[in-house]
Amino acid sequence: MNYAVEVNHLEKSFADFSVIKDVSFSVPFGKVFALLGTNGAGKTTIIRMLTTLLKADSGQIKVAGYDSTNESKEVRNAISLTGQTASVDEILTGRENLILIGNLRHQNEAQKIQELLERFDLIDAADRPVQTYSGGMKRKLDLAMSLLGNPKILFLDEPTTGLDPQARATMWQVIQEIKATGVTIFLTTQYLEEADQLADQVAILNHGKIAVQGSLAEVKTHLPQGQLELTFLHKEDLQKALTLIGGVANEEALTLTVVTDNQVAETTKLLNELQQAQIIISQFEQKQPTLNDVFFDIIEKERGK
Ligand SMILES: Nc1ncnc2c1ncn2[C@@H]1O[C@H](COP(=O)(O)OP(=O)(O)OP(=O)(O)O)[C@@H](O)[C@H]1O
Repeated sequence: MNYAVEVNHLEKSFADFSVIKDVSFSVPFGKVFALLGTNGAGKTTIIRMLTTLLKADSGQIKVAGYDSTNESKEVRNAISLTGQTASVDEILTGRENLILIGNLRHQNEAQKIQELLERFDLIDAADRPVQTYSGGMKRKLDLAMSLLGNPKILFLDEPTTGLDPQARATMWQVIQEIKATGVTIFLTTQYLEEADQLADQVAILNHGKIAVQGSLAEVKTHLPQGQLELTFLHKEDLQKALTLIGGVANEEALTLTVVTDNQVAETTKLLNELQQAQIIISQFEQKQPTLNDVFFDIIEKERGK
């Protein structure tokens, strides 16, 4: 299979500080891949190597089928990179920024620029200096600029860091729209929610190594336990249920959360026990482990080593 990004046994040290240790992964064309990790895990270092800005010490990187060392020019023609801070010119207007990048990319079609401004909902602000834009608008403009060269693969290094929840939600929508056009997206993030919202595939980077990778569903099975959340109408029922089956009670919300193996048989058994003891529940919900649970589980296990 021909992958958009293929990394094998990648290693990188700064002086004698080993940052990336034997990292391998691959990203199919047209998918969104999220590289997750805490501060300093090595995400930006990996993105810089993938986008030819930094040389690896050893290992192989192929981007859009090209070798990043011997065919770096071809790699650069196939990709676009948007960094953690928007690289827009504050003095120029949004439209002027797009024209500037269009000139550099030999893609200066007024029509295409107009389309991008419309698509990113920047038409009303298009002819205002960028210094009057909000943080979210600057990020959107930056993303629009990176699409001018029609990249096959878009690298986004922490695209929503520092944005408020509303601007973050807008960015997620924009990224989904870009994905729908067939562009492969490689993003790094510290936000598990972001990976949950956007990614088809994730890899969790911890201390320079991939701790777990796969589809979201696969990564979640790393933590096989599920949770059953029961809600009661009366505090007495909650207390009786707590005595009978254990779990974590929330008296204010009148809920009891019980860890299960996520199988129907165990859930049915628990519900039967409650019914036989004449404990009334108003509702129940089987909850899947979140990416958050997986992430912290991995980090805790590593710490315990
Ligand atoms: N040029 C450099 N020289 C020395 N150390 C570096 C260099 N670049 C990165 N590092 C170190 O490598 C480690 C990984 O940094 P990197 O920026 O890749 O992490 P990150 O996962 O992107 O973190 P963040 O989420 O904070 O951006 C850090 O400890 C950082 O200090």
